Amino acid sequence: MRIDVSDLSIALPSGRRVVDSISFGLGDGERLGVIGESGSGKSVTTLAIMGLLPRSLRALGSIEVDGTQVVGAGSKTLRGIRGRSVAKVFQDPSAALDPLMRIGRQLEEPLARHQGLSGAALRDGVLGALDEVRLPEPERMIRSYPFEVSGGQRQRVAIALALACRPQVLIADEPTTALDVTVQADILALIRQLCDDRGMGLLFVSHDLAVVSQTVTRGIVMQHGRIVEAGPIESLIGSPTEAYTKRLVGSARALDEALTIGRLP
Ligand SMILES: Nc1ncnc2c1ncn2[C@@H]1O[C@H](COP(=O)(O)OP(=O)(O)OP(=O)(O)O)[C@@H](O)[C@H]1O
Repeated sequence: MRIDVSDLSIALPSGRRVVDSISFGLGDGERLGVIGESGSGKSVTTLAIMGLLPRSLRALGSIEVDGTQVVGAGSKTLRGIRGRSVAKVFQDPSAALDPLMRIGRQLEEPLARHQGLSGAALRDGVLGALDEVRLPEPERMIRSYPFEVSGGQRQRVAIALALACRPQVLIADEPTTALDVTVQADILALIRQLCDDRGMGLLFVSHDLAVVSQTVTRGIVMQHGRIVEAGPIESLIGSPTEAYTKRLVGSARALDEALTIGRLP
């Protein structure tokens, strides 16, 4: 399955463009990073791909998901795309979870709807989903409310929830930013593994080049709503050509070195 974004702009009612004429493609099973500082337009781009832009923002141009045009599509078409073709994991896992519903129940809903499971098969499906995201003590997890598990475990549940629809592409928007460093590394490893196991594509959004470099093979760098550089991730990091990318690489290195020698600049 492919995603093809072509000449996409996203405009405010005033006409100001927060995304300005960007084009990129995501091939079948490919892992692409969308990199850029806060406000560069990364999140609104992923929202547009899922047809989830708020009313105040308007998309212009073309977004084809598996051959279906998303820009201007009706709610029925969009429902078909969301979940089945593309699912999203957010920075804050709590956003994806219902705080008042036990984790097991939350996983049952998409498994029943998308995979037609019920009864014992549904229970096995929930256990399988928790196992796939390497959550220990599945019986306890099923009975827990989101606030009763750790932040890293909550993000694993949110990933399981996204995967329950069997998406062909996972959109992960800063999925580790809210987690501490060791948990971050575990979640990144999990996402990579799941993509490999399922042949699933990944659109990975992050301001953090170090994180992106561990996760994707190709990247696009966004600044002020435009793509300023694109290419294989090793060349973006090893030999960036644009001043903005150089600056991002420089600050990632400075932070890395400061952390290695145990003090921030
Ligand atoms: N609902 C909205 N209404 C108006 N402007 C918006 C809305 N959502 C986002 N914007 C604007 O669009 C621009 C891009 O925002 P976006 O959230 O995509 O940036 P980002 O690169 O994802 O940043 P961050 O990493 O902080 O999430 C910003 O200038 C933002 O203020």
